[in-house]
Amino acid sequence: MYQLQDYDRIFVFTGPYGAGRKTIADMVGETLGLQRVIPYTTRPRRSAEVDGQDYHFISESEFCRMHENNEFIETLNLDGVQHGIRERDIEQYLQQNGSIYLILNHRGAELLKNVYGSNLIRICIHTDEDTIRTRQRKRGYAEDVIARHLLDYPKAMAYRENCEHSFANTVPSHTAFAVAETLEQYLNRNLVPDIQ
Ligand SMILES: Nc1ncnc2c1ncn2[C@@H]1O[C@H](COP(=O)(O)OP(=O)(O)OP(=O)(O)O)[C@@H](O)[C@H]1O
Ligand SMILES: Nc1nc2c(ncn2[C@@H]2O[C@H](COP(=O)(O)O)[C@@H](O)[C@H]2O)c(=O)[nH]1
Repeated sequence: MYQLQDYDRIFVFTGPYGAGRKTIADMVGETLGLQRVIPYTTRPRRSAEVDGQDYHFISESEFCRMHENNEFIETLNLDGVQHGIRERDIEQYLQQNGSIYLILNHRGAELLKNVYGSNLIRICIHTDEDTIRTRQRKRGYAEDVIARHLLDYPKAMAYRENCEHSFANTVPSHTAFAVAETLEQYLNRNLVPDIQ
């Protein structure tokens, strides 16, 4: 089993569905050179998604097999679709990169916080319900799907109090800049070259 190092950093982007967590997380991840832990899912791939990049798209039976093998540290059933994070991926990515990020709902964030303690930093990305509704409609989501996602809104917002950091997602570039500036402080990087 991987021995967690003091300098390992696990950034978890959480908050309400549709608030822009993935958008901001990926912008920050690219800016800071963080590696994203890709979840496994049984839902069909959307046209713009790439297997192994957005998700590992797997069958129900493969998901069950991995679940029975205790490969997942955490799973989520959303709208009848199974999502899961493989523990070995977290360990491998930490070993390779030292700093990783995930996008999880509040339950997943809490569960992983209990496992990884102070190595894990939770960032809540949020906005108001009307803005989420508008963005999801623009994305082509059906009204019943939007309504189901918003059922979790109060709990996701309440969890903001537990997070180490919280940001309102207004303009993506502004939000990503503010988040990156904050997270940079957690990274143990010697950016100033030694002058002999
Ligand atoms: N600040 C913003 N202003 C306008 N649109 C945004 C902003 N941030 C994200 N979006 C858009 O909102 C939609 C949801 O964003 P995103 O997928 O990042 O959210 P999420 O919280 O990860 O939700 P989900 O789990 O539903 O994907 C996307 O279409 C994205 O382009
Ligand atoms: N707690 C977990 N949350 C997960 C996991 N994989 C994905 N997710 C979250 O669910 C939504 C799914 O939305 P979709 O539009 O991509 O279907 C996603 O935004 C993540 O926040 C997981 O393994 N555990």
